Amino acid sequence: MTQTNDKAPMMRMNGLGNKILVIDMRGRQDKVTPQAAIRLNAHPDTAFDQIMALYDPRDDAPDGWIDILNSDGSMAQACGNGTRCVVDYLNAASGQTRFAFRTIAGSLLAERHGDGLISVDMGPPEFEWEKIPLAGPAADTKHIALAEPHEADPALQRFSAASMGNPHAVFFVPRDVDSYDILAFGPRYEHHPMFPERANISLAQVTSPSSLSLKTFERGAGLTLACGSAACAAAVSAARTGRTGRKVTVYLPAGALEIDWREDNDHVVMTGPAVLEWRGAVEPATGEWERL
Ligand SMILES: N[C@@H](CCC[C@H](N)C(=O)O)C(=O)O
Repeated sequence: MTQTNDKAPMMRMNGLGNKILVIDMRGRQDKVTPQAAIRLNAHPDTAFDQIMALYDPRDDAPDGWIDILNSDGSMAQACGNGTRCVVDYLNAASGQTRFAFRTIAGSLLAERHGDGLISVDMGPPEFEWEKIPLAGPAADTKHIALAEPHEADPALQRFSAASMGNPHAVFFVPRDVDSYDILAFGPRYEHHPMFPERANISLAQVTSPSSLSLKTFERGAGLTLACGSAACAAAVSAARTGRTGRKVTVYLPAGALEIDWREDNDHVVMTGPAVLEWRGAVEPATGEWERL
């Protein structure tokens, strides 16, 4: 199949189970539209959790500006698993190992290591209620009682809130995360009035002072197999509530992410894999696509 001139390269990638489409928009004037995202998500071969649309480098983004689109067409401020996919794509083309990108939430530094794993510096977490954001003041965002909880289980009535550029609510649960029906309450919690910009809803079970398992109902994407920024939010929430140290392994259905909340600069560094599944091309306005 031949790529037509108006289509942009599109890579189907896998960020530890997070379904990612990297669309290379460098050298173009147009944008990936929400309509294109919704059309791509409607087809089983291109259904995705996030699109990472890579635009031209600028002074403050030497390796490119990244727009992140959720599968419902909304924009996200951060996507850790998708950022690793962009790094893997660029590294395969040029051999470059260190990258500096920018998103609507700020700069993102990343590095591909010799073993193929990729680290992304997700920046410092934010815990102030206005910055997460929550709808109203919360004196202590470590422990927040959910107003009008949708579940009777006390573990599903209290959460820790954090922003990793995007909003997260982490519910620490005493049992295996798979023993909870997150699909039953995740959509309602995502849209709860306490979260004016909606929120990514995670269940976290602490399994040791240096490990936890995680399940996330993502804002704008629903239940996913992995969410890198949620892994960071869960790790910092576990550390600041005294449940773990600042370095943890976060276990997800498709593997593990290493999270290091650094003492020296307060940044959260996430390390994990990224895999290319296939290459294609897409027309960014309409979402018309082909596999190459
Ligand atoms: N899967 C991503 C997070 C994507 C963004 C999220 N759904 C949002 O809208 O905030 C990750 O790996 O971080």
